[in-house]
This record gives sequence, C-alpha cells and structure tokens, in this order.
Amino acid sequence: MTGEPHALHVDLTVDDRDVALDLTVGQGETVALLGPNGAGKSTVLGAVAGLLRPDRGSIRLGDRALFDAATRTWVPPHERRIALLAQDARLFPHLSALDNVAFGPRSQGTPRRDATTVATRWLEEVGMTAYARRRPRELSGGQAQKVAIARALATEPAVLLVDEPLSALDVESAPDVRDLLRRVTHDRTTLVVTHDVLDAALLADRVAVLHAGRVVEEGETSRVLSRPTSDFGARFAGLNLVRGVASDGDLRMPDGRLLHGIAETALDDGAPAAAVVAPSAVSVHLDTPHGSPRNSLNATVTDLEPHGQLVRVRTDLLSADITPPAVADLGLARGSRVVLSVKATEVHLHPA
Ligand SMILES: Nc1ncnc2c1ncn2[C@@H]1O[C@H](COP(=O)(O)OP(=O)(O)OP(=O)(O)O)[C@@H](O)[C@H]1O
Repeated sequence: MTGEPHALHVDLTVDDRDVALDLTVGQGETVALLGPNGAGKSTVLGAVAGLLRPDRGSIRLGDRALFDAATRTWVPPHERRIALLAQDARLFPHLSALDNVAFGPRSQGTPRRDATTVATRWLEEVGMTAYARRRPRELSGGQAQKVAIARALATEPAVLLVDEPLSALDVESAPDVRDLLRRVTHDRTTLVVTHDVLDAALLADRVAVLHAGRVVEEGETSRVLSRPTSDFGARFAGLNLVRGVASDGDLRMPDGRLLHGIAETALDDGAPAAAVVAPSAVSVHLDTPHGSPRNSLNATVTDLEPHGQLVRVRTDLLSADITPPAVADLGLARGSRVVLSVKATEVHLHPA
C-alpha cells in the first residue's frame, strides 16, 4: 500500500442536513474548507471519512469509488486510505507515543517489527523521537498533536482530512504544529477545515467557502484572501465587501450611492458587482473632508472593538481600523454619525 496521493472528488447530498455540494481536491493539493457554524464542513469531512452516508452522489479517490449512491457502493472507513486528524490528538492513553504511531500499520497487517520501524521514522519526521516512550498524559498538547500527525501519516493515507488542528493548542505551540502541518501536507491531497486565516494562508492552495450546505465561493487562497466574493470570505480575510451593480466603472450600492473604485476586469454596466476595501484604508471623520479625491460616505457606527493595536470601527457600511487616540478625539460611540473616506485606488471592484 503506497501513500501516493490521488485527487478527491466529492459530489454529495445529505437531505436532513440540507448539504448539497460538489468539491474537488486535486492530486497533492490542499484545500481549506471555510464557513460559519453549521455550514456543512464537518458533514463533508464525515462523508469523506466514511462516518456518514450521503443520500445521493458519489465520493471518488482517483477513479476508485468510496461511495456511489447509484451503484450502492460503500467502502467502510478503514478501507478508504483516508486519515482524519481531529482538533484534539485522541491518542490511545495506555500506549506509548511509539505504539500509538505503530498502531495504524499494525492494524493494516504490518508485522510488529516493521510497524515499529515505520513508527520510529515518523516520530523522527515530526521531531518527537525523544518522546517515543512517553504516554499521552506525559505530553503537552502540541507534542500530542505532533504524535497524532505521525500516527495519521504512518498508515500512508491517500488523503488527509484535517479538522481545525490547531484550535485546541495554546499560542506557543500552535506555530510549531502549523509548520509541521505545512511540511507534511505539501504534495499530499488534503482537506482542512479551519476558522483561522493563518491556517488557510499557510496551508491551503485553494479555499472553498461553504454557506448553508453549499459552496458559495471557491478559488486560489491568495485570490480569496485579497479579492473575496462571498460575505464570509470577506469576513474571514478581514476585508470589507460591498455589493451593488456596476455603473460606469464604479459601484452603485443598493441605496443608490456610488462607490468609486478601480476595476481589475471590465465591468458590464448594470451587472452585479462587489467592492473590496481593507479596513486600514478607510478613515473616519465627523464632517466631509474637503478637496480630496476620495469617496466620502455617511455612515453610523454600529460597534467598536479592539483590533491588535488599533480599534475596528464597524459601521452600517464599512469597517475602519483607526488608532485609539483617534477614537477618543472623534468621541466615537455606538450610534455616532460619521463620514467614511476612502481613496478610489483602495476600492477594488470585481464582478459578483
Ligand atoms: N448529527 C447531526 N444530525 C443531524 N443534523 C446535523 C448533525 N450534525 C450537524 N447537523 C446539521 O447539519 C448541517 C451542517 O452542519 P455541520 O456540522 O456539517 O457544519 P459545520 O460547518 O461543520 O459547523 P461547525 O463549524 O459548527 O462545526 C447543520 O444544519 C447542522 O445543524
């Protein structure tokens, strides 16, 4: 059994969860599944892992069907060559780190000595050789997660499924495990569920945004993080997204106001379009600034929240990141009427 990656094709419908989607992870590619709670991410992982049977569709690994409703094909989880890495390490508490890693190859029928050799190699690969004899309770969260990664890979899976691998880790150990994941997912067919923009940016070649059981946006990670087209994609990337229709190369918002911007591709007049604006590009004033070639838009503050060293001022139109002294100077509070100002060159327009 080799660990040669295959493309994963998922086309499934789960009626009682209202999930119906089509998704492909190319051979050796890493795709991040994003989306709000209840969007269907766990349902997709569960169906691919074989923990849940969809009502319709098929799931294929290369040209091998793992599930096909039409032909009633159903490959049980342990025969799928798919490894699932969960939020917590879920190691067997009574086994050493080494035996935890050897468990997979052993249960695939590999003789004990060979399974130990494989496990030793994987522990080395994840930098855990010195902890081989330790029991899980003697490992930190980050160390246990590294052993879990070694255990998942020791079975030479054709696809790796990763469910928020870093969410249970503290800020100190997360970077180390993220680094390891980046290394081991490279050239592996991987589907990773994450709520963390850094995971997506560092691990994924492509992202797919789910909403209410459907794929609402899909694209190269760098494109989605810089020019999202879905509301969740924009929120995830920390960007403002304003929808409207194209009007003479600008965006006409639903309330009729115009947002001047730069269109990277030609926009057809009247066609649905969206504008992407970074909160750092938006400034906040009490009155319309005079004599500047900017967009000036009246808005109402809906929320103020800390954002790193800055304050994120949320309004009914755009969010702006400004300094705490500026918030104090302007006397901002929920309900404040403000004028937002943003240069047209900072407003990126695209078809929606
Ligand atoms: N065991 C279950 N039985 C029935 N419906 C479920 C079950 N688990 C989830 N659902 C429903 O299926 C839909 C998809 O949920 P799913 O758990 O796949 O979303 P998710 O994107 O993984 O969310 P989260 O980020 O909260 O984990 C939701 O409507 C949810 O309420």
